[in-house]
Amino acid sequence: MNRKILIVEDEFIEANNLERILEKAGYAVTGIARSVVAARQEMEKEQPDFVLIDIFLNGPQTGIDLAWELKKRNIPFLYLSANSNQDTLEAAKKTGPYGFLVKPYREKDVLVMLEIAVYQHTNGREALLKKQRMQSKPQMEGDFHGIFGNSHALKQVIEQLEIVAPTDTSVLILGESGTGKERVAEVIHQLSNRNRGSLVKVDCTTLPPTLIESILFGHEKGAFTGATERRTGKFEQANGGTLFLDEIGEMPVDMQSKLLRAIQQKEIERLGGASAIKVDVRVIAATNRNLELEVSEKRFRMDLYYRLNVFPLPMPPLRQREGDINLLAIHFAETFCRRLGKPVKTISAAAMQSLISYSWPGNIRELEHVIERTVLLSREDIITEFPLPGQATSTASTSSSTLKTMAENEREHITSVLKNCNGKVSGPGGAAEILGLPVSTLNARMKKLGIRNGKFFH
Ligand SMILES: Nc1ncnc2c1ncn2[C@@H]1O[C@H](COP(=O)(O)OP(=O)(O)OP(=O)(O)O)[C@@H](O)[C@H]1O
Repeated sequence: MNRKILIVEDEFIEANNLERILEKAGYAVTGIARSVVAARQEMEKEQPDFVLIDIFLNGPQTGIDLAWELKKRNIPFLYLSANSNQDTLEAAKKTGPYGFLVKPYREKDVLVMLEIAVYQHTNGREALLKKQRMQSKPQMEGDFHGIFGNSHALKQVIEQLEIVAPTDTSVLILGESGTGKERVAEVIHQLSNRNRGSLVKVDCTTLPPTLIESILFGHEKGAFTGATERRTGKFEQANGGTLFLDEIGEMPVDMQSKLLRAIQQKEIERLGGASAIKVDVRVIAATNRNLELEVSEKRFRMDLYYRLNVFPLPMPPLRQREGDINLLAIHFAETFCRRLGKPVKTISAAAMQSLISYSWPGNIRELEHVIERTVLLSREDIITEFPLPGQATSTASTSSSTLKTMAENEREHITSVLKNCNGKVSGPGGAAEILGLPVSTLNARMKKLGIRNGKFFH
């Protein structure tokens, strides 16, 4: 069935261009309206299935005014606008659009966003939510490719993830630290048809400023002092696969334009290289910052933000994932018991309640650490208490009732694992294995946290 689309846009060339894109893709454009008044008339005449709205139009009313009317009438819409200051974005968001694309956009971005929006609308966001509520009898499996959880908030994430994974669209995963952003990126890659290629991860917080360009784009031999060998960059390594840019908000502004160019033109130049190299890479980025705020304060380029934000995927904090703390706690307890070769432990109702009542500022990562540490130290078959900040506990070295920082928690946790392993970091039964970390990562964390291992040797 040809979907009927109304374009509400006052720029003649823009509107015609959009009409051409849509018709080529098989949509039927019912008309082009240049003002809210004209849009109303078009809607009476043609009853469009979908409306694409620019924000600033001819006449006193804006696209946002029109959006409120569409929302009331349950007609789905997307914004396509050149205006993207914080206030406009906030106002637009409140109207519940199916998407927001900033000009200039690529043809493909409009079509993918429209396809996703049509899918979501025809499957009925509300109907889907209702269906999920009806299925709310506890399903202990709650495991979607290693993403554990049964909460309504997580199911919404999974639903979005399933829609976007098989496309080539850029995804921007948003959320507090430890909410599972990296895990989600892995699953998107796994479920995409790029899964035979590599998922190459770049943690933007650890990129040394002078080497960023070389790390991302590579360099030729002799490109700079110390460049004794040719090196391929992350973009080339991800060719045919996915590039995961973690903590993208940390990327220095001067690198952002180079990054944007590489993503948009799908080609890179190695430092000291003479020609451009084509790369076929899907980009997934993640951040725990409010990028809209970063854009408004000029710390993040707006064009890059919109290039990455084609499909935003917000990760809910653990405290908003009702029901998941329970499920994750059991999952982690089983995992660590297995890893440590201990019989599976159960968690008492009171101990579970203490986990549920806690606010988890460090989200799943913090929960994982707490359970791991408890499993490691407990000798009973049942866990009756957890060392949570702000709670008196009998577990060694956590009797402080003051709130600890994440770093303090992490230092204590690694220290206790090291003690248990008599200082053994690598190899079977070593701390790295128990913590599920590569040895190099554990060494780096120990260095950063000032943990000297020598003191654990006897
Ligand atoms: N749904 C989940 N089920 C089970 N384990 C999970 C889930 N989500 C995350 N984890 C685990 O929690 C830890 C933190 O997740 P992850 O590293 O993906 O978070 P993040 O949001 O990327 O964190 P940061 O912002 O600090 O990089 C990891 O050990 C991950 O394996």
